Amino acid sequence: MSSTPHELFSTLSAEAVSPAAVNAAAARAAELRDTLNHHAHLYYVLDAPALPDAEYDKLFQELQALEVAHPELLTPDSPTQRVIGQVLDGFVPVRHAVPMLSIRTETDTEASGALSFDQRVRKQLELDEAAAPVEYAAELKFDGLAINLRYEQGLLVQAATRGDGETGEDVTQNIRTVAQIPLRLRGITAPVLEVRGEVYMRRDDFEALNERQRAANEKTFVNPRNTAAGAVRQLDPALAAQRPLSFFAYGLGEVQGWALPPTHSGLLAALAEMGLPVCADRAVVQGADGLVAFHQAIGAKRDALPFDIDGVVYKINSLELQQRLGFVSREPRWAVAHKYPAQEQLTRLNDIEIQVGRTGKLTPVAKLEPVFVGGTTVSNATLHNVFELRRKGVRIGDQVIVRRAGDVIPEVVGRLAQARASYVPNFRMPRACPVCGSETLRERGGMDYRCSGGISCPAQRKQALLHFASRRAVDIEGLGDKLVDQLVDAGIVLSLPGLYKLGVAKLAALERMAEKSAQNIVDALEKSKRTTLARFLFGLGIRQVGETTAKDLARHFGRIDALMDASVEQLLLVRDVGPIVAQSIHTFFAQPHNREVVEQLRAAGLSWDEGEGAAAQAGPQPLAGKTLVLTGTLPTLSRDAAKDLIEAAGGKVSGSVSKKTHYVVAGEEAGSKLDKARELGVTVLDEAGLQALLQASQAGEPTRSD
Ligand SMILES: NC(=O)c1ccc[n+]([C@@H]2O[C@H](COP(=O)([O-])OP(=O)(O)OC[C@H]3O[C@@H](n4cnc5c(N)ncnc54)[C@H](O)[C@@H]3O)[C@@H](O)[C@H]2O)c1
Ligand SMILES: [Zn+2]
Repeated sequence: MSSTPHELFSTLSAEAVSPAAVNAAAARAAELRDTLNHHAHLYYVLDAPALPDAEYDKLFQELQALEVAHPELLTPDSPTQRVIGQVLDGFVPVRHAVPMLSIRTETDTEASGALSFDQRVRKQLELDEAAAPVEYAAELKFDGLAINLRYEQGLLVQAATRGDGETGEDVTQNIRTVAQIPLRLRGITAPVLEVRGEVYMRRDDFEALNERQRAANEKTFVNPRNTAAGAVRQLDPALAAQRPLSFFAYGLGEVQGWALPPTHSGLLAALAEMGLPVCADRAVVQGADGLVAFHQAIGAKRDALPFDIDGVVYKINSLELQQRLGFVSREPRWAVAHKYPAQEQLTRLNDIEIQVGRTGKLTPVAKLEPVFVGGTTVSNATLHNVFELRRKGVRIGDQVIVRRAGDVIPEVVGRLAQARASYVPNFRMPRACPVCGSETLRERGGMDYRCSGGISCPAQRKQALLHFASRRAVDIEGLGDKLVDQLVDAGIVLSLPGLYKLGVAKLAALERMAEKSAQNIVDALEKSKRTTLARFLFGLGIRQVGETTAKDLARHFGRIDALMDASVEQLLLVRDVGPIVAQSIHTFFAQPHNREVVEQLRAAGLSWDEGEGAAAQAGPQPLAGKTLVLTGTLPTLSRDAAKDLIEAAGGKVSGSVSKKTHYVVAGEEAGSKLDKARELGVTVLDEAGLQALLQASQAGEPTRSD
């Protein structure tokens, strides 16, 4: 059978390449290059990405795959071939003595990412099966911004961004505000030592920054990476200084007059010696197995890290071998980044529901098309408050970006900028609580709406019970939302003490509750009775009192009665308790029904060890808020001893007398301070008078007030 050339061509093309397919590939490659360049500009130059990284990476890999299949489509300006970035107007360009490159990424989050890197390395080093495993330095891939720090004679003379890898931006002024970056290296006088590392923002610093933004009804930041990058590339160093930034060193640029250690791990140790922050989560491992183990170990603790990472980095440990392998276009051959599941993903916002919290706060919650993000499947995410929701312009039906990093609850950080098919109205807060129908109110100037129903609102009651029963409070095992729903809906439990009236019979009468499970709950209730004061206080759900504050309160007061009777002033003496927290605690215990709850719980058998708290041990601190001035020589007490006693009683010792001075304690040869005190009519005491004041305080008597 003969075939025409045309037929031959088309049969072949089924396997190989038809002109149409080549054209389609070329068009797609061009489209991808455009899209990637656009998003890279938003990301690297403007620090304002419009796509989650995972989406960008997908497109990037699609282009890479096309270029591998059709090498003729590869252009030198393809984003796969160069480091993207450029110098922003307003910054002085800095030419890097040694280019700042990218790192090849293994997106396969399974072990195979490590295996294929090791295989490549062994092939490039021409190692056969029998050869010993390659030694690697494994470290974290910090999600921040690469910085080159140039030290001359040990002094920081310049800091620059990566830019396009060849030329970056001079950001020395901003970098000088990063407290962790030493302005002078310890023990280094080399003419030139360029240190490379990542400037990043810790998660807690980022959350606190956003809390402040939210409280001020200002725009919140999307993620720590972009916030850090934006702060470093901020033209006003004063603004940059307000953003708390951190730093980790991980490599070198140009070096003159300093002998390199033989290994990367040795280099990191040397950098740490110089006073540079180097992350402790690093290891030297042997071969692919070592890499896999490191990847898994870090993956398991990723959520608990105080900062975002998007993967780990493997580097050949020997610097000599690194040199032998060298570079390809935009990346070294001796290093690879092995990623973890992305912490930001795109999904659809299906609906917005209102959740009523323990304190009645109404939170808009995003109901999402389930999406795998930060290592778990997420279908709910917080939208914080209606003002923030409006500012982000998020509406039902939108493609939204969901972020889940660490233990922070997943949140919707923004929407994908794209036209809506049809008009969708803005979300409004309901006028009535969706659970109890009570009116919803917003505190003046506040961002939050609250249900005004108080504990008559079943939602608040349920949350209060769940909170009390939670693991970090009194820990009632098995008392979960389903059971609490049943108990509250059936009107069986109306308040915390009501829990302890539950018996097996009552519980077993509930739907889907076997006798055995009922007994387990009763046992758990019994067990929860023996608790600690801190857990009990935390469990009460006093507004503003988290676990840490509860512990501080327990330590300070020792006994619950002392706490319940404490004045705002006394509460203010507790470590880290400010006016808002103190007021909230005081208001809580000023309400008879809250005291009643405490009494009933005690009557039900809840108990904990009580002791004299730090406050009692140090005296009841009745000199709180009092300013004293010491002058002259006291008969028995040294100046320091007197000061210690006064401070232990909560007083303050000042160096000069003013109208604000409460007492002047005068001894022999008292000078002008005594005259001044008389002039101003300030009470003057001798040592005996001071002792009496301190003693009176210890007996718990109120001090004279002036
Ligand atoms: N969302 C978007 O629109 C968008 C656009 C462009 C790029 N991106 C993201 O940017 C990333 C690609 O960036 P890239 O190619 O510039 O580089 P990269 O971030 O993948 O890798 C190189 C960088 O890693 C950093 N790094 C962190 N820890 C390190 C360590 N221990 N050792 C060495 N380097 C370390 C350095 O800053 C270095 O510049 C991808 O995650 C991509 O998703 C996103
Ligand atoms: Zn309500």
